[in-house]
Amino acid sequence: MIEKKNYIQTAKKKERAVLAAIHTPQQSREQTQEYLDELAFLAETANVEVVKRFVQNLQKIDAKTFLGKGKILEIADFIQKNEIDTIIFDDELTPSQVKHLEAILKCKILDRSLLILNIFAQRAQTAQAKIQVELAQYQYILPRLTRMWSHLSKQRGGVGMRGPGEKELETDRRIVNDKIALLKEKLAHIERQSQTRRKARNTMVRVALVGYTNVGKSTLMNLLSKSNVFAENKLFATVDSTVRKVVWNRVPFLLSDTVGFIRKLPTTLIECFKSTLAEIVEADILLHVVDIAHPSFEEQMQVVMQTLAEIKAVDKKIITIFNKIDVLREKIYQEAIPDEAPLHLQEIYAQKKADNSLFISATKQENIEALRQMIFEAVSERYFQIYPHNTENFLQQFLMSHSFE
Ligand SMILES: Nc1nc2c(ncn2[C@@H]2O[C@H](COP(=O)(O)OP(=O)(O)OP(=O)(O)O)[C@@H](O)[C@H]2O)c(=O)[nH]1
Ligand SMILES: [Mg+2]
Repeated sequence: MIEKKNYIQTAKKKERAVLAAIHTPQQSREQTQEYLDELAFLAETANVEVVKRFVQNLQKIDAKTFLGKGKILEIADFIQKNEIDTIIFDDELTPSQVKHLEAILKCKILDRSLLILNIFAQRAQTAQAKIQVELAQYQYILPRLTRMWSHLSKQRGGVGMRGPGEKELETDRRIVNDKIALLKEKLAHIERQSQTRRKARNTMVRVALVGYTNVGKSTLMNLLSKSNVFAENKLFATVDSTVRKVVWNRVPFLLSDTVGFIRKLPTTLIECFKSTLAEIVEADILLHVVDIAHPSFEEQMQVVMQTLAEIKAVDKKIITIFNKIDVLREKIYQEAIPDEAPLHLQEIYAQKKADNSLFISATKQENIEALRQMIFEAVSERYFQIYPHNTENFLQQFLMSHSFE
């Protein structure tokens, strides 16, 4: 009984972690800091306390231990003295690097991918999302089984374990492969059902909110469709898709909110989330939401565009929504250039306006009417194509309309 009680207490205790990243000739110091900020945010989302960050200047990654020897020993010392449970690396480690690091650091070793997978597992709500995450986890494990086995064999003494060890490794691989096959089958079944559902909606104009994580997609979804989707200041608040029917001036369309993108999103995860991402792939219009106040918003935009290209969803109308204009204004103000602030914003605004974009604040509800107008025009254009016979009626409605419901 006592043991059980202890176990629960330990489980409730917040995990303490250190972060590790490198600064190479290809990656500037500022970039590394930003990546680490994001990694810390990810850790916080997973309910892990970040105690310290370690950065090493490296010309080249150490094939064996990722970081250099001296740095590793410094970290090992810190881990031992400060009761650290976990070290999280910003980059993906090879199975053999994990093995070497484990031997020296003697704590749990995570990389960004595994951390993201953990968050997804915590957040997944629907059966589909849960299966997708489980599938991604097994696919992550598969190439790393060797390490897990060698870890086990060490515990058992290791001597003379080679034969049975390899045999058991094969068994483990088979179990994991069977599990992957089963999960894929389950997903295919769910996908067939969703496809039927999506086909039934094929006659509707479809609009999808896309963007980097934490930019305000769900907040906008709630604003535009009067729904109540979970939104909060954490990464990956949303990992499932939500679709709502919206009717503006009697023109109906479907609006969907879905999982956000992130730098270095594990490819297995993208692959596994294909069905969730289908909402994006099959949409007619994409609303690319950007957090304009984020220091690396441009890089985030690139990541989104790259991911869209990866899932083959770029050949559609894209409206770029620069959100959190209130935060940007505040930042510019704090940097003590208040006079230039509006000018600066207007300048960017004028530049961007030409190519289907808009500056808004979803929480302060700034420029929302203009956004609705822009979305409405895009939806209407598409609606024309689907229902050409409605043109007259529709045009009339369109011209007479000034406000939206
Ligand atoms: N100040 C400010 N905060 C905003 C604005 N829009 C959204 N937020 C906040 O940003 C945070 C993230 O918003 P979400 O709507 O959850 O973002 P998301 O893109 O759905 O995020 P994920 O689902 O995690 O990918 C929340 O705390 C929002 O309240 C805005 O215009 N201004
Ligand atoms: Mg969301």
